[in-house]
Amino acid sequence: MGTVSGMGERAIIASITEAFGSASASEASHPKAGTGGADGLAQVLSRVVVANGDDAAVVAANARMVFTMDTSVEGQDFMLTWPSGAKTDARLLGFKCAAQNLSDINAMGARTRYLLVSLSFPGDIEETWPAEFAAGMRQACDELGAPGAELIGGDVSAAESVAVSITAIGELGADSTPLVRSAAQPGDGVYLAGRIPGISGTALNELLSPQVGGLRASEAEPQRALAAHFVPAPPLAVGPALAAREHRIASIDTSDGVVRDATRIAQASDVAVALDEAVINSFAAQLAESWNLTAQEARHNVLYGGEDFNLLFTLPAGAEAPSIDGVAIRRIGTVEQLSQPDTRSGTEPGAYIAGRRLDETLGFDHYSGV
Ligand SMILES: Nc1ncnc2c1ncn2[C@@H]1O[C@H](COP(=O)(O)OP(=O)(O)OP(=O)(O)O)[C@@H](O)[C@H]1O
Ligand SMILES: Cc1ncc(C[n+]2csc(CCOP(=O)(O)O)c2C)c(N)n1
Ligand SMILES: [Mg+2]
Repeated sequence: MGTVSGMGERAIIASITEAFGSASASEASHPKAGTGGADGLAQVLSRVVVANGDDAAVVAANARMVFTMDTSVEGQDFMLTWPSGAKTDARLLGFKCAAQNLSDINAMGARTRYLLVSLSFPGDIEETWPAEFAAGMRQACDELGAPGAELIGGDVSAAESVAVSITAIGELGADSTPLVRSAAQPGDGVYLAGRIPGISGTALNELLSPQVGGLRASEAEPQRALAAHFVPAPPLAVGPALAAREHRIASIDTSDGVVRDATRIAQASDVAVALDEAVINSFAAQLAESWNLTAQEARHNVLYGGEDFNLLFTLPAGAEAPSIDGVAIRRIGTVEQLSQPDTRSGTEPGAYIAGRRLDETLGFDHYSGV
């Protein structure tokens, strides 16, 4: 098979836009405002006026639009060939890079409508690589619940290694409130929607474990680790459903680990997030069982493993957690006031378990120096 070298930018871009295709059915076929259900499901308040292919795209909007971007760099955020020997194909990478942007839009309570993607890669990658990457992005949008997302622009450039930067633009429902990190108050319940935390981090550890003659799980099951890490399940129905509620709700997606992201809510809201030890232990037991970890490893990964892209949110006491088909939503703790004699939390905003402050620096940070 040939490489991208000699294809020319024009043909590469055409292969990307063709592979991403146009938005699939559900949302696109209900383009009028107000046609959605109570959670604003099919509500579409903006439209493309000048599509991909010109100097820039033009969108007409009659809504509050939500913007985010995320960059993934080979060696820092993924490897094409892992120390375990597993290989990341373009489709998997496209899926994950799209999913992490869809997750940030979800964490604000919005639905992703538009994507822009900047791709840099060496000339010797296969000519089908950019299109496969775009097909992975499309798959993430369709399977995770953003079927109306359109690719309105991007860029391609050559580089010695692969780097991806995606911008996602979402739309907030007409009667929705953005889900900010600073809205938590003492007494609120803390909830987690999505998979058991720690799955992605556990799979990452497997991918990063060097092959050593023996029987590593990553050798036996590289596909399992690749899927667990590269196919996250951000619960895209939950953010918009929460934002459509009357309640005061804080939310964040768990990209850097439960503790680090809970700490971000705690700091933005000036509160303590007290995690329920029994719930954390039960997550750890399930993770230990399915990934053959020690209890200690499992607990560490539940608390500090990154890139699960679950939704961590608060609800005022008495407010019922939403019930959404196919999504596990569990109460994992309580928001507490800082340094009150009747609570076991400390004086510093942060995440706590049984009165002990959890060290958020154990979560992921590109520049932590470890
Ligand atoms: N280079 C930058 N210039 C301007 N703002 C930035 C830059 N890098 C990050 N930010 C902003 O800093 C804020 C905090 O970033 P943080 O990493 O906590 O959140 P995030 O973008 O949700 O992370 P994640 O991608 O892990 O979900 C975000 O609002 C982000 O847009
Ligand atoms: C090779 C390799 N090394 C380390 C990691 C771990 N990692 C990278 S980015 C990130 C958090 C989210 O990033 P951001 O905050 O930029 O969205 C985590 C936990 C990885 N995936 N691959
Ligand atoms: Mg985020």
